[in-house]
Amino acid sequence: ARRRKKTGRLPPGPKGIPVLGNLHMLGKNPHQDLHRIAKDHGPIMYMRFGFAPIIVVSSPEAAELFLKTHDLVFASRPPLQASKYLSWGNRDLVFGAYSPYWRDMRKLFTLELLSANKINSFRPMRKEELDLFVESLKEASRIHAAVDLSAKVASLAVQMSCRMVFGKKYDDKDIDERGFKAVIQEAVKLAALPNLGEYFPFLGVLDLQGLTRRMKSLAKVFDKFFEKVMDDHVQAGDNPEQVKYIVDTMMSIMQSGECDFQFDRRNIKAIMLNLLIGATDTTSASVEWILTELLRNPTVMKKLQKELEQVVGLKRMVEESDLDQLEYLDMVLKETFRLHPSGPLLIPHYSREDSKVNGYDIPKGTRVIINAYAIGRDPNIWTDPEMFVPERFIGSDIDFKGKHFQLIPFGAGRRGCPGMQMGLIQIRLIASQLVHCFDWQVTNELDMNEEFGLVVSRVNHLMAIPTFRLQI
Ligand code: HEM
Repeated sequence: ARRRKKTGRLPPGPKGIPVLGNLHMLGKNPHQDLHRIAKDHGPIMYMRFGFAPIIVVSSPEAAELFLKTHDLVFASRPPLQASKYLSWGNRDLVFGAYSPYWRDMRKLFTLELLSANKINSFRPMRKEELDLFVESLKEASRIHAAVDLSAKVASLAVQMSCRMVFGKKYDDKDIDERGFKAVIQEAVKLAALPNLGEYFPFLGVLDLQGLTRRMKSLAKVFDKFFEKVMDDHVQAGDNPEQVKYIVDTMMSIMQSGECDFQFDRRNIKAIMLNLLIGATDTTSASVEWILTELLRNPTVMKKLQKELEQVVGLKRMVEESDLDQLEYLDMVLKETFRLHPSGPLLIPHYSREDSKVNGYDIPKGTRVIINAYAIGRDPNIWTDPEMFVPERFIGSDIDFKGKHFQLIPFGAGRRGCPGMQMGLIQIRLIASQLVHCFDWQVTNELDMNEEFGLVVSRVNHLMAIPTFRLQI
């Protein structure tokens, strides 16, 4: 009875079993499992993973309570193993607990690293990379060869991120024999896999899954490479003509000594990793899902190509300045984010103090999982939620920028994605270019199997034959 008093009135949830709690209820795709379980227990659901208390949020109204009304209470992150080993001593932004340091870093991100001016200054770089990408697809078009679109888009996203962060291209072998894409994906995977050490503190030291070992070795790989990037920067010296890439900006902040908080090479390494991980997989997974849905829905594809013909015309490629006029593209994007938010469970939040939400008592130290995937498929909000119908957004003011809790692929509030503008430009640019420059013929079965991670991508790669359609 004493214990009950202490925990107060918790939200409803499925009964757990001893020790494991509810962990046994999760399979390979936790976002889908949690969606199903919430149908029986409601939009604010209590569970336990091992000894860790969890709240799962599955409706727009509930998401608004956690990300807006009580945002300040839930603006922290749980202590994740991944962040312990991959944050150079808790210096990162993504997994860092809510603290004065986190606030300073967040300010640095929005004002210096990802400001509208900065994003614009990378425009020529994006164009160069995109031109190369389209050239290689034209080559496939000439010989009528199928391309692995998933792999192609992923490596384009890697190139763009690398150039944005490091200021120049590095060879795959500069980081590791596995190459950038594989190394980044390993980091994303390690961050998302349920790590038993987090839920059963006494298991932590045993590292039964071997995750800690993998993280430590990955941390070494990144550390060595980032040191090289910074050394290269020092050697090259400042070039006033050149665009200031992220590494340049951060090195000058460090050298100026004018930062309000201690800022050294460790901070720079932590941020580089955040940006690399934040910008790469999210972009490529989103483009991959857009193309998947367009190929499954040929009338939507035709309609989008028609819009591109009208706005851009068949005599040239899409330019960034065209993007704002592409209204149908915007609806396609929303519809894709609704069904396939690239981070279906966002990134876990964590309560900083005891609180009362919707009449429930939520103790300090509770993990909060926002199921954006479930919200996007909620039949109380969306008619025919499983169908891909971009037209549902005609005349609707719903967008995905964190004000409408029906659609929150970027989260919302204090912890919402600071890279949204950057991500949107890349996604809209790559997706529209693929659709504008080519017709596509699918060569494998278009299944919709999802591979869970912090970012959810297709299990099976998207294979298709491009046919160049511009008249240039
Ligand atoms: C399709 C593109 C993207 C999507 C869907 C996306 C989604 C998200 C989501 C869901 C979160 C967590 C929100 C929460 O916890 O409530 C997040 C956080 C974050 N994203 Fe993105 N993101 C994208 C692109 C980017 C890009 C391009 C960057 C950087 C260049 C970036 C950097 C970050 C960072 C640093 C955080 C952590 C913020 C914090 O904890 O304070 N993201 N993103």
